[in-house]
Amino acid sequence: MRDLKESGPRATATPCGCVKPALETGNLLTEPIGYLESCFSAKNGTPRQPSICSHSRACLRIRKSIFNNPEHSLMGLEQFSHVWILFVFHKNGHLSCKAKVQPPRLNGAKTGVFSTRSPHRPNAIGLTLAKLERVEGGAVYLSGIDMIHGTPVLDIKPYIADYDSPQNLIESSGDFTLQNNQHKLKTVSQSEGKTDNCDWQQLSGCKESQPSHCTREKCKCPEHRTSGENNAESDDAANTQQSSPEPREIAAELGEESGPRVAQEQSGPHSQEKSPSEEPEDGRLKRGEEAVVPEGHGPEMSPKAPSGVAGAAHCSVVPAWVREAPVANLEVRFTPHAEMDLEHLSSGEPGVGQASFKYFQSAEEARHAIEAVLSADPRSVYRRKLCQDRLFYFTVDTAHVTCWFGDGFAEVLRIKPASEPVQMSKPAESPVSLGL
Ligand SMILES: C[S@@+](CC[C@H](N)C(=O)[O-])C[C@H]1O[C@@H](n2cnc3c(N)ncnc32)[C@H](O)[C@@H]1O
Repeated sequence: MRDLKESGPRATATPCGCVKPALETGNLLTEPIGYLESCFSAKNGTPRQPSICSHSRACLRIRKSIFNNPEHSLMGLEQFSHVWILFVFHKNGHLSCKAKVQPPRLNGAKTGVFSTRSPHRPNAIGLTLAKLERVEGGAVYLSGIDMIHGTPVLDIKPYIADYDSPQNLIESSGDFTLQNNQHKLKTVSQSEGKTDNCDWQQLSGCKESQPSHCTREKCKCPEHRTSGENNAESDDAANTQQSSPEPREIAAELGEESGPRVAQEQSGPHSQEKSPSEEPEDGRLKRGEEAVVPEGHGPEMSPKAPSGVAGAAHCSVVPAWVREAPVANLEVRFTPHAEMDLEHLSSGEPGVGQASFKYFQSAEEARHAIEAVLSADPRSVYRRKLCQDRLFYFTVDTAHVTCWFGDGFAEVLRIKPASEPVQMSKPAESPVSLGL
């Protein structure tokens, strides 16, 4: 067998005459199928996972340079409720060569990059499961996204629970146990495939009914299991009856690496309002002391899945630090001033200098989106620990939000019209109002 490591990139000529590296070497020259128009203009304040903010919206127009008739490429896609979006973290600056990263949920501890959803990875490729709102000509309208405006998108694939969700691979009558791995795995054929509007719930919480081929007796909702639970698991029906966390609670904010970031920040007026006796570490960190993964201990401390089980078991397994992270959701408040700002912005009042929202359909939606973003605490670990009294800014849709964080809460102070319209990475492709 040829040594793959030694085979360098080879060039091949395509039918159109251009020379591209050979696919077989894995050196793929990518060409974005489109650039995302997103309600998030910058990394700051963009949710760490799509499930955090269901009201976040985006539009992707397939480029004519990819297909003469972009609408042809989207034929049939409207029959799916969710799609996988593969994209480039184009605002990373450079490709990352760090083997270990510090996901926010580990509160400063490190783990291997491939066990996280960090944007800082060797090939800077992101993967987001988005809700497909509609297809219109050569454009797809999405919600529940975590990508910024101008993100180059490489591919769209339909989400098919039967293929993409481990519990959907199980035949309910299968004679399986975790111990002997005798269970039968069976993918449902396409002819048996169905449009399942509960896919999102199945993925994120299993709050509703279990899929028919994932019986309560046999299968604990995968997202409710940790490797520790898996380790100790017997096929105990009682285990399947545990209470379900909210989808947002289990949104895995595994990504953003912590560290000093250049952020728009300044000392805030509220910094003086804090008690002088307050410890340098905020309540969040105190809570972290009680958490499953204590600070300073890597994920190596988490119980591990028995070897081979994660790959062969009927349900997916995640480490404890993902499910039981020392980072609690924050309460989100709006000052009366911020409430008024939001009202003005949504009404597009003269004098405010800006039309109302491009992506949100109402002030209520904008409010929910702001709440969702802040509730998940968008700060890096560094900011959480060392710059807690700094103001935090982010832009969502046409709203430029100023807030601050206290012990267990975030408070919105001002909401102003975003001063700069969101720029596309390619000047030729100007942002287009989504008309939602
Ligand atoms: C943690 S990543 C997760 C992305 C995707 N769901 C995944 O798992 O691959 C999401 C974060 O990436 C950052 N981000 C989004 N779009 C980006 C882009 N085009 N370039 C660089 N960073 C981006 C934002 O800060 C966002 O909070």
